[in-house]
Amino acid sequence: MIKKTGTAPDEGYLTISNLEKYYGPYHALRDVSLSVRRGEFVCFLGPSGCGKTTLLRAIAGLDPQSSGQIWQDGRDISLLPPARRDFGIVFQSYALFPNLSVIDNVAFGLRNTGVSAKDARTQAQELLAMVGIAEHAQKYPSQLSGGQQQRVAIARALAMSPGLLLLDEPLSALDARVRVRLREELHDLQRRVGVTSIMVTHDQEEALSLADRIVVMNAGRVEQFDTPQRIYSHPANRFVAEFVGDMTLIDGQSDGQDAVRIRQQRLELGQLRKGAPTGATAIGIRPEDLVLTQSGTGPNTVTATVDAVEFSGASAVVRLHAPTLCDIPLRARLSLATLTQLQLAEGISIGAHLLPDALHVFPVHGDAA
Ligand SMILES: Nc1ncnc2c1ncn2[C@@H]1O[C@H](COP(=O)(O)OP(=O)(O)OP(=O)(O)O)[C@@H](O)[C@H]1O
Repeated sequence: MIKKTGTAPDEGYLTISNLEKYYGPYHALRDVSLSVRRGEFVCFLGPSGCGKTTLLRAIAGLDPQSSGQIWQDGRDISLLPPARRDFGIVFQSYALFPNLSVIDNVAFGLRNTGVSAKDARTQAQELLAMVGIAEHAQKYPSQLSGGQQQRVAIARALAMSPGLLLLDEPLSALDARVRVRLREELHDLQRRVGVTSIMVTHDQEEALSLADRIVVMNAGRVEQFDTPQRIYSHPANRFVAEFVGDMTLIDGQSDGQDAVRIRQQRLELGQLRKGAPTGATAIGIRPEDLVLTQSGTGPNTVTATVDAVEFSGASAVVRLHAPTLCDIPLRARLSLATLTQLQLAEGISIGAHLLPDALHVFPVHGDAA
């Protein structure tokens, strides 16, 4: 009998409250609280060792938390063993049964719940069709490619119609092309099935393209939990700003109102950025928000020298430095058309305009405004 320890703190489908995890003296999860909505696709994103898998395993009950609570669909599952929780899981290593055919791998769980062999196989075949590998049903896992094995693992995880789908770096063992294709398929499948899903990844592109919301983690803590767009355009702090996307940070001072200063260079903040914290700050700019112009004058425009031009397919990254911005290496992302128009080459002098609404301002310690 599970002890009820109160009511779910809010209406989330999965609510995690003040979770702590220690491995001996090592503090792996620090006061983690978050709430996932029904049908949502959430990614846990962060650097290696930040606690993503530890959090996922605690949700599954595979490696229970040291303290704190987990609620799923209104039920306190904090102390339940994995078998009494309602989830399907897909591991990085697929973990298929090597001695069972593909269809029997998927039908296995159903058979264990008393579904007849015929019905289990029919349902398994439907699931295999859904993940696009119906024609491989009779093969064994060793006869499949990595991408196909991962599809079987996903079908198997969905077989019991779980309330929650947990995915632990499911795509990381695949090569880049298969990975992108399977990512798109996973996105479509999740939307079609509508199952609440949580995926661990250290690949920001994967998280940005798949998730409804992303939990950015660092050293056992949640740094930000928000939509991909918000995380990219309004990173909560310096860690998130540097971890997600590309950003150059320069030390400066903020007047707490409408401008920041980097030594003698004054930079105006746009309407969206007003009310930045006062005092020592880090000023951040993303490469797509640095606009290069022939004229090197005007507000928020500095004179810079081009160090290098790097092509990356449809766009180019120009590396440059500006004496009034402390000669810190800057990056500007341009279309090839703009690059041609500006006739950029190493060593030339150019204007660099820092878009006022795209400047990020972070206090040197603590959170952003
Ligand atoms: N069984 C364990 N015993 C001791 N320490 C552990 C154990 N499992 C994980 N840790 C530690 O807890 C921290 C978080 O590990 P976790 O596997 O959750 O990280 P992660 O964010 O998933 O990293 P990665 O992306 O590298 O898989 C790491 O420092 C790890 O060494």
